Formats: sequence, structure tokens, C-alpha cells
Amino acid sequence: MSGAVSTGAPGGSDRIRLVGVFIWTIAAGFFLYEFFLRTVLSSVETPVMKSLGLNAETFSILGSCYYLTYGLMQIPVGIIVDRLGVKLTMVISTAICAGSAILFAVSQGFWMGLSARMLMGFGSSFAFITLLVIVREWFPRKYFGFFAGLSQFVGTLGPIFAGGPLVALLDDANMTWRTIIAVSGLLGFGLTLLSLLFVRGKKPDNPHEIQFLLPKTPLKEQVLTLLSNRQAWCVALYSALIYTSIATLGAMWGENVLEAKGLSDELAGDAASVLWIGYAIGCPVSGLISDCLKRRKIVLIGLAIVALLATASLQFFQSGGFLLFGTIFFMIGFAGGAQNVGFAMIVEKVSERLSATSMGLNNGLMLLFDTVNPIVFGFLVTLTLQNKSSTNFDAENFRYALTYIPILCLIALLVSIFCLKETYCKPQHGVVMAKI
Ligand SMILES: N[C@@H](Cc1c[nH]cn1)C(=O)NCC(=O)O
Repeated sequence: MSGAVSTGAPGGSDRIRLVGVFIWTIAAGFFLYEFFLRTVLSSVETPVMKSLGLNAETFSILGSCYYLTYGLMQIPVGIIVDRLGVKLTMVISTAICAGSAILFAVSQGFWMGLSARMLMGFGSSFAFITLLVIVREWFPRKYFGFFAGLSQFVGTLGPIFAGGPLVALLDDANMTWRTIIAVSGLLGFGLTLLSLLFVRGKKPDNPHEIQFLLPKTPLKEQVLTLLSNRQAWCVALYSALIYTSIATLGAMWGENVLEAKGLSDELAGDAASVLWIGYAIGCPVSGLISDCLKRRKIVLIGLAIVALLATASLQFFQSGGFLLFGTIFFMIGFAGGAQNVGFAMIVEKVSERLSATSMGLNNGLMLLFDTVNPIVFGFLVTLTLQNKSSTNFDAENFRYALTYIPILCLIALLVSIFCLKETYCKPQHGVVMAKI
């Protein structure tokens, strides 16, 4: 055999094919659907509470139990996708989402609603990782960062549909929440059918390119290999740290911070949503820049610096207008897009067969930080409150909390400079490609 070891990123597709785009669209539809199911409860809060006889506490439990199964499943999801492949995983998980939506639509009380929401979180936990696996299989690997970012952009549309448009539909078409959720269940079964008919894994493009894989090793050993991979943990830590400002300011505290700095309710809400625009743009753009430069580390360092400066400037400017804070929030959102490059880098740090599991690790650690950091932020706010149950905050109340976020960005910067090793956008383990 006259073989040459390939220097390019192996696997994936050599070009963008229509069939690949079609399969990606189905997976992106599942991700969007999952995000819709996750956030829909907030749009139907009052009627759901009435129908199921809930109070504020039990309603909150219904909202957050979704995240419990979703979060706990992140590493198992990766293992399952790596073992079963995307098709079977998507067929089963979309059916679980659809079935749980129907179950929720016919729920008669708290316990039935709780079971349905937990099942929904379980089924939904597969969407993001299967989408990234499809990006890896069906698009050229050299553009993984860009297509992964584009996929994340699609996900952000889910909560948009679940918000204003859904409320308008409820009002205009006089539909009950049960009908809306039941219809979304039927749509979910549509995704199951599409997955069954069209989704499939991709065979290598070049029949003359053979892969020398490592010998089969037991699952436990593979997972231990991942968990003992320091570089994978460093990437996951970086992603979780850099995303903290999105989870705290974008999802929870942003409006309060801006109102405390003198913006009106409306302007504070608008400036806070600019953060999500920055994030939606930051994910694909940071991925594209990194793919084109064939460098991950420098992009991660650059975006950590942007995040550090932007979050620190919130502490610096005690007052200002929409333009100032809108720009700062845009920069924070954009820099948060660095976590997308984290997904691209972590798969390059592990062997091919652990790619989904490693992305699960990255997502799982981020979800853990998403849960803990807003609570720490809130605790730091209450430290400065005279009346601990007050919801009227002034700039002074955010003194410690707004120092906490730049500190995490600084740690992310240090991790990216001192701990992460450049991959040059190529796999560092496990697969050797040879052209024959
Ligand atoms: N790109 C990730 C970002 C994230 C946020 N929290 C955990 N990961 C993403 O969009 N994941 C989808 C998800 O919610 O799991």
C-alpha cells in the first residue's frame, strides 16, 4: 500500500450537499422545537396554573424540573449518540418529546404535569448534541465552527416563537393552552417521521481513504479516558466560565442591572435583548473566524479579553444611556459566542468515537454553571440589601455581583492563555487517515 497520512481534518463531508443540508434542517428543527417546549410554559402561565391547580411554587417546580432531567442527561446523551448513532437517537428522542407534550396537554394535576415536564426534559436533552453530531458528519470539518454556530443561532429562534407570536395566537385564534401544546406534540411526531425517513449517518466521502481506528475498548474505559483528559476539562471550564455572563445578565439579571443604572424599564429590556443579538451573531462569526484562521486558541483568548473588558466596564459606568449599555451588552453577548468555539475545540481534543460525549461534557458543565452562577450573583446582590426581600435595586447593590462576572472572565482568559493547547482545527487523537 502506498499510503500518505492526511494532514487535513478527516471525516465529515468534502463539500456541502443538499442531502446534508436537509438532514441538518430536520435536526435544527428538533433543536428549535426543544427550545420551544422548554420556554413555552412562561407564555401560558396563568391558564396552566388555573387548570392544574398550581401555586407560584408548584408552577416553578414544573418549569425547573425540565432542566433537572435535561442537565443530568448531558454526558449519557453523548454516550448514547456515540453508541446508537444519530438516526435511532433522534427517532426515539423526538417521539419522547412529542409524547410528553401530549401527556402535558391532557394533564389533570401537578403530578401528571411534573412527569410530563420531566419526560420532556429527558427527550429534549438529545437535540443539541445530535445537531452538532450531524454538523460534524454532514458538513466539511474545516467549517465545523461556523456551522455549529449557525446551529446555535437557530436554537435562539425557539424562545422567540414561544414568546410573542404564541401569545398572539392564543388571543387571536381563541385557542386554549391544551390545544397549543397538543398541536406541538403532533408537530413533534412529524419530526419523528422525518427522522425515521431521512436522517442517517454519513459514510466517508473518499472510498480510498481508510481510517485506522484504535481497538475497541469498553464503554467505561472510554468515558474514563474522557474524564481524565485535562485538555477536555480545560475547554469545558473555559466554555462554562465565558457563558456565565449570558446566563446571569442575558437570562436573569440584565434588566435589573440596567434599571439600577438609570435606564427606563423599556430601554433596559431592549438593551438586555441586544445581548442575545450579540450572542446569536457571535456564535457563527467566532466559529467562522476560527475556522478561517485555522486557530482556536487565539480566538478564545481574544473573546475572553472582550468579555473581560465589557463586563468590567459595567462596573465602571455607574450611569449612561441606551447607546452605551446597548453596546456593552452587545459585546458581552458576542464574546459569549466563544463557547461555540469551545464545542469545536473539545471534539478535537478527544478521539472520534468520544466526540458526542465530549460535547455533552462541555454542555453539561455549562448547564451546571448556568444553574449555580445566577444564584451566586443573587446572593452577592442581597449582601448589600438593607431589606433582604426588596426588589428595588440601586447601582450600589450590584457592586459585588458585577465584580464577580469579570473575575470569571479573567479566569477564562487565564485558562485560555496558560492551559489550552492549540489544535490548529485538527483532531489531536485517535484517528489516522491514509490515502491509498
Ligand atoms: N451552546 C449551548 C449553550 C449552553 C447554555 N447552557 C448550556 N449550554 C447551547 O445552546 N446548548 C443548548 C442547551 O441548552 O443545551
